[in-house]
Amino acid sequence: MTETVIHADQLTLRRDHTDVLHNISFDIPAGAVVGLVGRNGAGKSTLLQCLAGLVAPDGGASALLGCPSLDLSDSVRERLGYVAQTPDLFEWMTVLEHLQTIGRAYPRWNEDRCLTLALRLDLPLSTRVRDLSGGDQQKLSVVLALAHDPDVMLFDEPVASLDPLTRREFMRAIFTGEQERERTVIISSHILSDLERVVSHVAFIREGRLQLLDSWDAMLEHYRLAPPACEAPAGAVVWRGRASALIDTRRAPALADASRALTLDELFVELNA
Ligand SMILES: Nc1ncnc2c1ncn2[C@@H]1O[C@H](COP(=O)(O)OP(=O)(O)OP(=O)(O)O)[C@@H](O)[C@H]1O
Repeated sequence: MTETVIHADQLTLRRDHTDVLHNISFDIPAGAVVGLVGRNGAGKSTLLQCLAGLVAPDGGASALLGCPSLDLSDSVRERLGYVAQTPDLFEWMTVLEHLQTIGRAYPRWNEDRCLTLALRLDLPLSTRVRDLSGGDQQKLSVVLALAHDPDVMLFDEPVASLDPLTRREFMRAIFTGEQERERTVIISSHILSDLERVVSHVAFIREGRLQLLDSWDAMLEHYRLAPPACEAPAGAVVWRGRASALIDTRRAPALADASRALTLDELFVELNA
């Protein structure tokens, strides 16, 4: 049986009388790379913060590597890489000083890997952090999260402020390590094309609710848009929009031919219509 590495059980979080997260449950197996997709304000950052143990939910619980998120052991922390949407960095240090300072806190820190990554992403090592561009600060936070070779990675829109060439290099840097470790990753993004070729699964979130979590291949092969007049069996409807229903044809094989296949972009639009 595949080990569950990231577990969420009915995670619920309320702010200002509104559910920012609503009953979110899933099990992410070892080695899965999950793209977490949703519109602005859907709850992606909050979900990742709950999983990393940085925010306490109002209901439910989560765990990383079998350890409760709110009580992560040192050994699990050492195996976790988290990149926040807004990096929290030591602005007065140079990039190199910053890397060395954080490196001293991690037994598994790999100096060579760290410097190789920094050079690969064109990070200026002798520049003070406060003088870096927003994109370079984001790159630094990514190198900081990767240099101890984590087994679990939670990345909150790590490529949002990177230019397209750097985004591609960054994705390669994350997903093609020199050692083939089995990493379990959740990476949030608005940009589906950034996730293409690197994720094994996609999770769609809307208004704090998990709409769909399945493998990339299943998304493309099995999720179809049912025609308006079509009577889909209730168990096959995964999302009902204003004018259409999204169905899982594994639960309604008879509709496989009558319904239309969707690209991931179309799926995103349907789920957010
Ligand atoms: N501390 C807070 N107090 C009140 N509302 C909050 C708080 N934190 C988050 N929210 C609200 O929760 C919702 C989800 O926010 P979150 O940052 O998790 O979304 P997101 O999907 O990461 O968005 P984006 O793509 O814009 O980064 C938003 O409506 C936000 O305004």
